[in-house]
Amino acid sequence: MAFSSSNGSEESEMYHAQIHLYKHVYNFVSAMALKSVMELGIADIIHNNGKPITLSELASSLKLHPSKISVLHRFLRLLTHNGFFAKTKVQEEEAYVLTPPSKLLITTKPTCLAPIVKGALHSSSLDMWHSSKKWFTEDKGLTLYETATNESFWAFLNGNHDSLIMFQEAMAADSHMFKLALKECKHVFENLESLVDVGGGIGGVTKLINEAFPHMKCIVFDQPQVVANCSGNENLSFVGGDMFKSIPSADAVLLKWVLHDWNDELSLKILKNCKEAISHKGKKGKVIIIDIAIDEESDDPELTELKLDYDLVMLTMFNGKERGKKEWENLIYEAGFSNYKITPICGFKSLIEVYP
Ligand SMILES: C[S@@+](CC[C@H](N)C(=O)[O-])C[C@H]1O[C@@H](n2cnc3c(N)ncnc32)[C@H](O)[C@@H]1O
Ligand SMILES: O=C1c2ccc(O)cc2O[C@@H](O)[C@@H]1c1ccc(O)cc1
Repeated sequence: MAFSSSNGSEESEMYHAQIHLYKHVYNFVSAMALKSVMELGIADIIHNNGKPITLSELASSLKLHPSKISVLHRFLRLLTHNGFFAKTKVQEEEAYVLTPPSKLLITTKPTCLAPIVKGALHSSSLDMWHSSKKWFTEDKGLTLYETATNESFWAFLNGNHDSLIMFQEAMAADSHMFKLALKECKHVFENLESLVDVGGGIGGVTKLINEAFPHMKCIVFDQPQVVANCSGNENLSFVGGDMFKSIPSADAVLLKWVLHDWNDELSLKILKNCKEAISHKGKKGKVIIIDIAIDEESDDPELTELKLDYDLVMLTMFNGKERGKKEWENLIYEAGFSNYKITPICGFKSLIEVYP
């Protein structure tokens, strides 16, 4: 938003500033309206309808109380304005269709990101923000999450089976986007006989790699409680362990959305263990990192804002961070690697090939 008005009056500048502030105060409304629409399953209803759906058809499909039809209309008005739905006419009546972002909420599609909306906007992810003043004024070396709840987010997940499942399902959902990216970066995985996906969760990414390269021996390595009920196949196995202690050997180690959960000191420890894991039998393999790389100069401001939002989420939940290109370089060289290559993938992440 431009703050200097054409006539340059102080009042006009103040009015613009006011709009800017209010808009940011109410940013949460779009997020929460999106969450409501996701919980109601509106994308599935419109998708299953097979043609544009009128408000009354949608309300009857949702079995809404008549008093809530106008409420639904107002939710859809905001989300249509924000690009989540589009409007058309069916026999002179207004009807809604899905747009590319709301198609990502269709639960029968593998590309469904509803689990991310559910997890990221769950009260267990949001409530901590009310403790930020306390966090800022203390120096106990705690995350905001720990300040608010007296436990780490990892401990919370480990003590709450439903939340652990919710988190792992969100991670697996995000991984499906990687199927598209795999077409562009197939060469990165070609000629590898084995790969270990460190912090691989319930195997979202590795299952895609296993489909594309069925002869590659793949291990999903994660905490024992995460992989306990996972089953693989001849070339896909699940191993429980601690990446801070040791990592199974392989030609390549994959780290997707792992290093941003940790500060530099702990990320270095993980990377050094990865270097050890790819240096077996005199071989020199590679580490493949999939994470965000902040690039304020080249990225458009909307993309940078998303990356900076993620940086604060990682900071507050885990004491982690999103890194810029120079920060990645420093971390990679400090861990004892000699070369690396960054390629943007999946819209807002990057694939970083790292060589000993
Ligand atoms: C943000 S998730 C990423 C999951 C997966 N790579 C993905 O992108 O879908 C981070 C993962 O690191 C795992 N993790 C945390 N601490 C770990 C440890 N000490 N050893 C192994 N895995 C760990 C978590 O259980 C979680 O599955
Ligand atoms: O999207 C989320 C995310 C993504 C990557 C990561 O390493 C950690 C994450 O934690 C939150 O920021 C957020 C999320 C939180 C809780 C949940 O059940 C799912 C996602």
